[in-house]
Amino acid sequence: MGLPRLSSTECENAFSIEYTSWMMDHPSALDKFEEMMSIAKGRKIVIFLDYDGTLSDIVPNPEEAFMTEKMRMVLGEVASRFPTAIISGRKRERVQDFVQLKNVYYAGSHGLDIEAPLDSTNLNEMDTKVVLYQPAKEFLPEKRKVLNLLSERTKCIKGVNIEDNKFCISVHYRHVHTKDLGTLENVISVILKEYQNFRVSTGKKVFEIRPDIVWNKGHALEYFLENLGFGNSDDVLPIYIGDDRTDEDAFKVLRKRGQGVSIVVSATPKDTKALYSLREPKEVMEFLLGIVINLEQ
Ligand SMILES: O=P(O)(O)OC[C@H]1O[C@H](O[C@H]2O[C@H](CO)[C@@H](O)[C@H](O)[C@H]2O)[C@H](O)[C@@H](O)[C@@H]1O
Repeated sequence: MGLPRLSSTECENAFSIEYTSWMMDHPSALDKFEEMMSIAKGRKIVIFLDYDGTLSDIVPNPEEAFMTEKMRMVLGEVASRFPTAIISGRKRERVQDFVQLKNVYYAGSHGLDIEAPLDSTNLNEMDTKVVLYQPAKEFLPEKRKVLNLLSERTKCIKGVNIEDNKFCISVHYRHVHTKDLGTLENVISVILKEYQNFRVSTGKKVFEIRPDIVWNKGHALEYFLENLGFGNSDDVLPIYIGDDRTDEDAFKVLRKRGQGVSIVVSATPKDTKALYSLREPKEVMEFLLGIVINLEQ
């Protein structure tokens, strides 16, 4: 005998109870804004943001994940007051194209391609004083081979979209029929058996393939803090906002440091190491605007 089916209202109520109880553990960063700002007073704020799902809505076509003009304006204001970095799974240059702000630092390929300040004395001269850190450079030739094999062997699977993110590869399956998913997973696992220096993880309707090295968004966050001169600082307050599994590595780093504010962007309950939550990019914008209005540099 199966479980009794819930009506749609009962489903909604059950979901809302689950969400409410999740929110007790991860309260809204907007509701807790004043509390947070009192912790922030007198500290050096550094802002870290993910791109997709945090600064832009999740959309069916990855090429169309544009930021709103409002978000760009608010982000520009934040970045003119506090060091601000975007750490994305995408190719670094692609995120720069989307964001179009010169006063923001960028890291692509899940933190494997970092453009950071050269040293902490030159924070206001971003155009000239940046250093590139690419810990997986030697994997590039192999990555190209993996990319070629993926493109060739997934040709017959309708709906697959492969995005070259320089050091990483995103294999999007949002438009792949469920019946073909097994085939796609099989193609990936056969290729990665041959290229064991690479590993796969999952994101939002995407398989993320990347070099199997111990370096993630959490390491990128620490690298930025170090280069900004806050490596061992007690009075720095990093604020990290992200929506995806890869952002959890950064949340973990903040927990370990016992320092900072971690905010997950999610409208549904999920397992997370973040302390606070925001429902969607629009709320991220409200939160950032609050920082601009309430905090002195
Ligand atoms: O670290 P992020 O900046 O969050 O990047 C993670 C991946 O985001 C993108 O894919 C996701 O967003 C797309 C646009 O909304 C959506 O169509 C896709 O289904 C999502 O998985 C990006 O395209 C990937 O390359 C990034 O790795």
